[in-house]
Parts: sequence; structure tokens; C-alpha cells
Amino acid sequence: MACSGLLSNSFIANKCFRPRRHHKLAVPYPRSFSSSRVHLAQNLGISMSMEENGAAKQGLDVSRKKLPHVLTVAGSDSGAGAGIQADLKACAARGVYCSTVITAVTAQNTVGVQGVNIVPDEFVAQQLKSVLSDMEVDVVKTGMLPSIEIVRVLQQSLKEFPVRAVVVDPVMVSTSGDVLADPSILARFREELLMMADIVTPNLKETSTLLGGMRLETVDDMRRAAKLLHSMGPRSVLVKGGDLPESFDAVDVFFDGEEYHELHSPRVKTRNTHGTGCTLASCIAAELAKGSSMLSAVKLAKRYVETALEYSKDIILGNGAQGPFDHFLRLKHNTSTGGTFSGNELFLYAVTDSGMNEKWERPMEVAVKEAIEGGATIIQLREKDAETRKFIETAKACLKICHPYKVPLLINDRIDVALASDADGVHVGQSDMPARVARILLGPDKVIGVSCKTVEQAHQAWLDGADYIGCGGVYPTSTKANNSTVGLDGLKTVCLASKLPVVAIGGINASNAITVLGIGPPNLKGVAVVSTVFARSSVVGETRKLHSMLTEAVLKAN
Ligand SMILES: Nc1ncnc2c1ncn2[C@@H]1O[C@H](COP(=O)(O)OP(=O)(O)O)[C@@H](O)[C@H]1O
Ligand SMILES: Cc1ncc(COP(=O)(O)O)c(N)n1
Ligand SMILES: [Mg+2]
Repeated sequence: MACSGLLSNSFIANKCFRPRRHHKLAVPYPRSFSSSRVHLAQNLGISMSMEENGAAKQGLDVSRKKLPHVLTVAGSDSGAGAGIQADLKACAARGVYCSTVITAVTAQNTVGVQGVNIVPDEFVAQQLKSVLSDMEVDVVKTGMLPSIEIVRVLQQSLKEFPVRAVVVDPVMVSTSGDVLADPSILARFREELLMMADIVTPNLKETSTLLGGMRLETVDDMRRAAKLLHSMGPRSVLVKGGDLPESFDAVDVFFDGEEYHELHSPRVKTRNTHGTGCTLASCIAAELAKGSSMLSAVKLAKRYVETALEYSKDIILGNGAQGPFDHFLRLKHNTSTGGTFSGNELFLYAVTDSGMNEKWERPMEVAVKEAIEGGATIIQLREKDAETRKFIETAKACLKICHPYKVPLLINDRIDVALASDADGVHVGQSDMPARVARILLGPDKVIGVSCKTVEQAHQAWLDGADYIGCGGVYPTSTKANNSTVGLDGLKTVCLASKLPVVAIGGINASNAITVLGIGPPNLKGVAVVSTVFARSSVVGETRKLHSMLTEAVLKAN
């Protein structure tokens, strides 16, 4: 469609980039269109909009990066599992800005919906105008639309302020069985809203309702339903199968008028599925806002929901049948440190050695368990030659052993293995990945330790966002070839300069550990050992011996 000079600025901003109806959204949307807007406006002899004039007057850069932006038009869920709250969390998790037009306020929890207060339609219209007239919305996602009047004002607003895509989640009944939309709305949905939708995402009940009570029991039924719904006007249809019997995978059927795609994912066994529909639709909207094609957006959204459910399957919130899940995939991370590493964990630091375990035919898990039972306060898995897949499995198994004891487990060098196993952190050497990069990859909560021999390295580790440093070798050691030693003096110098807690490493054993800890600086928090605990047959016995010696020495010193 050509843009004419008579069109309003908002039309230019949005409509020109909107793919024409009945074309699939295969071409990524242009990401930044502030600059193209100005360019386009100049070509068409149109002056800049008020906002651009304002920005220019304030000396702001009008070609600044535009945030992908989803506007959700939905109801508030006081329990924050579904509705507006789920939409905000989903968009935030996907890195997209989300504005909100609230259509109703529900009193809701994990048991059900106790009350609904519908926002007057004039006020919904006012919210829509406030956001759409000002904030360059890319995609509108609709959820609970509780009255015919509200559907009408939404349609009018979208005509006045067209956006690039409309995702319609036709919320009618909550999973708990409570009615969220007036039944009279059905006709309006069928006749008007579906026509405006780039995608409509009904669950089984909603599909059946929209199709006059059609029975949906199999994936074939879902395919037929998708086709029928498509004939009602939306460009694409996703019939969601979360409510199929438990024997089925979680199957959704996508149909764009030409092709069907059955999207399968394993059915996560959990009660925490409240808000999956809202989240899925918001995630689709978010991906479209970033520039995805429709099918990619749907696939990614489904994978996101599946992953979030898997991560949150055991969380307990509320007494009802429908628990919420964690959009930021974090609640299940019950790390022993919880992002509050103090340094005291370094007291008896056990670094594993697979060669020593092999010699005693001891699985790594057994060695780790024995070390912890003997009193190790932190474990580092140091597997220089392990195959990646095996290493990840071992790390996961060891984490299961460490966490009940609240003992953190770190991975030597391998950031990828730490990420894949969700270990508590990493320990890196001077020639491994820089701690600064590891911090970016691992996020703020994981523990990062760095091996340092000098004051400069210790300072850099601090600048890079490490949590502790390992200083050594204090004495010569057989576990690290060609490693120069720093001696007690070098250790003391580094400790005095370091802003981070320090663990001493290298050749430390039962006969010198007390001397090492005795050198004094308060940030010298402990000793790290390898052979001392792992080279003998009884790891638990050796660790216990060292632990009681160290404890006794510390008690005496205090
Ligand atoms: N137990 C589950 N395991 C994996 N995916 C699920 C599960 N329950 C629902 N889903 C997925 O969540 C999305 C929302 O589906 P559904 O629960 O049917 O919609 P609604 O929340 O609107 O009732 C779909 O992609 C569906 O496949
Ligand atoms: C405000 C609001 N919007 C939507 C839903 C649907 O979510 P679900 O189908 O998971 O109950 C809900 N329960 N509450
Ligand atoms: Mg659901």
C-alpha cells in the first residue's frame, strides 16, 4: 500500500510497515523506525510529529534505538499468575517493553476467581489513547475483554492507531472454570475481533465455544477446528492443547491458511499451569515485536512456556489447584549461596582430582559426599580431561549431593558446564575466560573465583566482579605442573592488597595448614586442598582430620 501525503503521522509510523493482510509475517519488521519515520516524513513533505519536535528541541537524538513494545489489553489477576501480571513478566523475560491497558480487576488466587470489577469502557478507551497516541506500540496483545463495549473501543482505537500485529487470546473462562467474559461477547469476537487478529490463540474450551460447542478430543479435532477458525478471519490460528488428556503430549496446532504445524512438547507434570495461555500469547507478541515471523514466534513462545513450567514444577504457592509458575526461571534455583557469598565458605575448600578417584576406584559423587561429610565447606570440580557430556552429568549429580548440606559446588574453568548444570559458580585461572566475561555469562548470583599470584591480578579480579581469589601455589605441588610458588610472604602480600576474600592453595596439608592460616590477614578465609583429602583411601577420614585441626586452631586463635 502506498503512503499518501494526507495520512496522519501515526499512520505513517505504523501502517506503512504493517504487512498486508493475507500475507504471512515472514519478513522481519524493521527494528528502528524513528529515523525512517523522519526520512519518510521529509519525503512526503510532512513535518515531524510533536514528540519528535519535542525531542529535537531538547537536543535528543531522534534516531535513538527503539525498544520493541507490546501493549497488553487484559485483566489484572491479583494472584499475579495470569492476566496483565503474566503479560508483564513474559515480556520482561523476553526483553520487550510492555505497556498495559487494564480492562478489569479480578480478585483471584490459586483457588479461583472470587470477584470481577469491570473497568468502564470510556476509561479503557482513555488508557488506550494515552498509550497508543504516544508510545510507538509494535504489537497489541489482548486477553480478558469482559464486555462488548470494551471490544468495541478496542476496535476503534486500533482503527485510529494501527499497529503492526494483533495477537488475540480469546480469554473467556479461567482454568478454574470462572467466567471472565460476558457470553454476549461471543458474537462480537466472531464477527469483529477475529478479523483484526494476526493470530488467535484459543484453548480447547474457547475453541469449542467459538465453534458453537464442537467436541475436541484429539489432535485431528484440533486441526479441523483450526481450519474452521481460520475461515472466520484471523491470519493464523493456534489451537492450544494444554487441556488435552494427560496421556497426550502438550500439543498445539498452528494453521496459517496454507500449512498445519503440530507443535509438540513433553507434558510437564505440575499443578503450576495458571497463566500459561496469557504467557504464551504475550511471548508470541514479544517475539513479533522483535521482528520474528509468526511461526518462529509461536515456536519460541511454546518452548519458553515449556521451559518455565519445567523449572517451576515443584514450587508451592497457594492452596488451590492452579499454581502460578516462575517466568524468570529462577525459583527452582535453590542455590546454597543465594547470591550472598561471604567468603566463610572458603574455610576448607576441596578441589577434586579424577586421577586420584580412579586410583581408588571411587566415583566422583562418592568422593564429593565423603569430603562434605568430613567437613569440606566448598567443592570445586576440576576435570581437565572429562568429556563435556559426562562432566555435565557429574556436575548435576554432585550438586544434588552438595545442596542438602548447603555446600556450594564450583566448576573449574568450564563456564559452559557451570551453566548447563546450574552449578553455583566457577573458578577460573589467569589463562581461562576472563572473570569479567564469565560474570556477564553467569549473571549476578553465581560465585566466581580467580587464581591470582600478584597484587595486580587480585585487583583486576575485584574489578572484574569476582567473589574471591585463590592465591598460590603457596608450596610446590604435584597436582599442578610447572606452577611457580608465591610462598607465605607472597600470600600475605596478596591478602593485604586484596579487597576480596582469599583462599590459599598449593601444597597445603595437615602439617602446614595451621601455619598458612596463621599468617594473619582477616581476609584469608581458608585453605584449598587436593591430594591431602583425595589421594588417600578414606576421603571422609582425611577431610575430618584436617577440619578438626583447622577448627581447633581457629578457636585457639580467638
Ligand atoms: N502441563 C503442560 N506441559 C507443557 N506445556 C503445557 C502444559 N499445559 C499447558 N501447556 C502449554 O501451555 C500453552 C497454553 O495452553 P493451555 O493451557 O491449553 O491454554 P490456557 O492457559 O489458555 O488454558 C500451550 O502451548 C500448551 O501446550
Ligand atoms: C485476569 C485474567 N486473565 C486471564 C486469565 C486466564 O488464565 P488461565 O486460563 O490460566 O486461568 C485469568 N485467569 N485471569
Ligand atoms: Mg492454561
